[in-house]
Amino acid sequence: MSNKKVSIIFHSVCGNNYLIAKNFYEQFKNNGADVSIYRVEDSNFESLSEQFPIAGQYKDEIMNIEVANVEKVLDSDIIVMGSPTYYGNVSGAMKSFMDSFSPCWPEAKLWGKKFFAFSTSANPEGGGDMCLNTMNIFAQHMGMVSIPVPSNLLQGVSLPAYGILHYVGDFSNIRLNENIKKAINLMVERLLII
Ligand SMILES: Cc1cc2nc3c(=O)[nH]c(=O)nc-3n(C[C@H](O)[C@H](O)[C@H](O)COP(=O)(O)O)c2cc1C
Repeated sequence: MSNKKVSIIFHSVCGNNYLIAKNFYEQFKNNGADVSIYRVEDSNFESLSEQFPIAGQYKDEIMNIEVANVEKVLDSDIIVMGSPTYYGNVSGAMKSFMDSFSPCWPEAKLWGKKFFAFSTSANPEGGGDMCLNTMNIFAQHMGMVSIPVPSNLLQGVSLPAYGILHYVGDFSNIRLNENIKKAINLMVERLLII
């Protein structure tokens, strides 16, 4: 069992990053952590969801999740952050949330916290690893310690060192497979022991 305080923050329109965040949440909870899950505010949700029919599937569940702000996550031991890959980067909604940490920077209020990133992209060529790195670089600027995915996390399955990455296809409708779920479970165990 763990007494670690964990905050999971995600942006999701089509539900995939929400599902990854939810798997992280449940696994941290199973391991006894004091875990909270938050979504970031997204002014483009309605217009983006018109482009992707799948967006309706988890819309209500996503909207029922508490909106993140800096104060809510400041006392976390571990911050897990997930964004869809938009143009080889984080989404605008996640970037706005990251920018809202600016007042924390002068005093390095997040220094030494553990940080882990996850993302989804349409396919392996879509720049998901750059999206993961944008989040890791944000974490480093805040003084957090980015935790990599160990090369032997899941035998026979290759994952980027930069975080968990799931490919959702052109319609964003390919949901998490068992390997991604296993990787999340194993990563939670690693995050709680270091
Ligand atoms: C504005 C926009 C830009 C996107 N850019 C990329 C991209 O550069 N590479 C890629 O693989 N997928 C891209 N996609 C697809 C998204 O990565 C995909 O919709 C997302 O991972 C689904 O996550 P979600 O289900 O949590 O919303 C883009 C989608 C949108 C709406």
